[in-house]
Amino acid sequence: MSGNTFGHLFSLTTFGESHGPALGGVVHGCPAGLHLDEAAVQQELDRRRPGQGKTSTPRRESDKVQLLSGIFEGVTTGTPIGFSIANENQRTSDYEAMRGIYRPGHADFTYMAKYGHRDHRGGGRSSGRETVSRVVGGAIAQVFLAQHNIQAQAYTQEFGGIQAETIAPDKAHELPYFAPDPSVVELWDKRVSEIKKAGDTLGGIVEIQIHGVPPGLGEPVFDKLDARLAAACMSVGAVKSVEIGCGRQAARLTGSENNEPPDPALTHRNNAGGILGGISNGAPIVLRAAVKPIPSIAQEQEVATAEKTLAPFTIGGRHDISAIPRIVPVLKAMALLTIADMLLLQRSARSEGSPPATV
Ligand SMILES: Cc1cc2nc3c(=O)[nH]c(=O)nc-3n(C[C@H](O)[C@H](O)[C@H](O)COP(=O)(O)O)c2cc1C
Ligand SMILES: C=C(O[C@@H]1CC(C(=O)O)=C[C@@H](OP(=O)(O)O)[C@H]1O)C(=O)O
Repeated sequence: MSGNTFGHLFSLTTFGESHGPALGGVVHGCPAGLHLDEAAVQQELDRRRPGQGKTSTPRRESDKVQLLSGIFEGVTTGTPIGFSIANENQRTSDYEAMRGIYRPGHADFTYMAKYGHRDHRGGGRSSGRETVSRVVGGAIAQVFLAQHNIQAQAYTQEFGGIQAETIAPDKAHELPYFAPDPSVVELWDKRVSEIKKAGDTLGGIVEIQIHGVPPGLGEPVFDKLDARLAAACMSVGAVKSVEIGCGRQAARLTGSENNEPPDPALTHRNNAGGILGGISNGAPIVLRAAVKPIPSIAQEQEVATAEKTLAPFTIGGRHDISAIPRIVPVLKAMALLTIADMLLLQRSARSEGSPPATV
């Protein structure tokens, strides 16, 4: 698989840089006959769109998607679905002074180390803006999965070290998009104001829940469902760890505390997060992604230069205070793309007419 393509049977290829003319992608493998509502795709994009909210970069983009192929009279034709999103508000002058410096925490140095030539404007392809195409791919996967009664929700579970209450998987229908609890949001807003004043940035944790996944999805060894979901989320810039179910906490449990019977009624804690042996067990799939603080801070820092020196430098321009909450729809999209792919892989794993799995 090339570095620009995600998935095997239901796949997404993306292209584009943050300061080029456009970004976009191609979805392969989406079956024919699905009603693809452009407005629903746009709704997901609007959740990620920059220029709105207290933590967001002030860069204003309309992020209007143009669907280019694979859809006729609002219905998928089974052919590749191509799409593009224009860049409308680049301010390339912000990056002129950064041609020869490598921002700490960003991918400037590693892109140079890999390619020896890079588009330094806005981080080029390493920009968080690249995630716009993933949201379109996820919205298309969402339509396909809805036919199979599979849905995903994602929300901010922790921001700037302040936790919101975790939502129980059986309460998922009450799940709001970004934040479960208005009183916690007030604390979050206060933290943003403080950190902005200090010229600093914040990270957080996003929880993703996927409901309706039948037992049996996931390949037994390398393409385990948990491995694929983790890779999908880790492929998003700024994501530093992914845990499934009770995750890291499992290391501190005893076997008797950790074990649970197959339990579609969800009376147990779902320590396994809906996956055992790399294969879904029919319980909701629950995963969490930890997101680091935005590297481009407004404080003066010591930066490495192309001349192999260190120099004090203050990064200017328009940056997010946090990738949260804009990263929430991106992570949901990556989870949906993964499940869509695993569903198609599973179809090729069983003979026609073999009985469905039951718990
Ligand atoms: C939605 C989103 C928005 C982001 N916004 C910014 C930003 O405004 N400024 C910045 O320096 N990094 C931003 N980042 C983070 C960088 O893109 C990311 O740290 C960089 O690509 C390096 O990758 P790594 O952190 O995974 O090592 C953003 C990431 C995402 C996903
Ligand atoms: C534009 C978006 O986010 C950008 C992500 C980003 C980065 O370094 O990741 C840096 C900033 O880019 P610029 O300096 O060009 O404004 C953000 O605005 C977007 O998400 O659509």
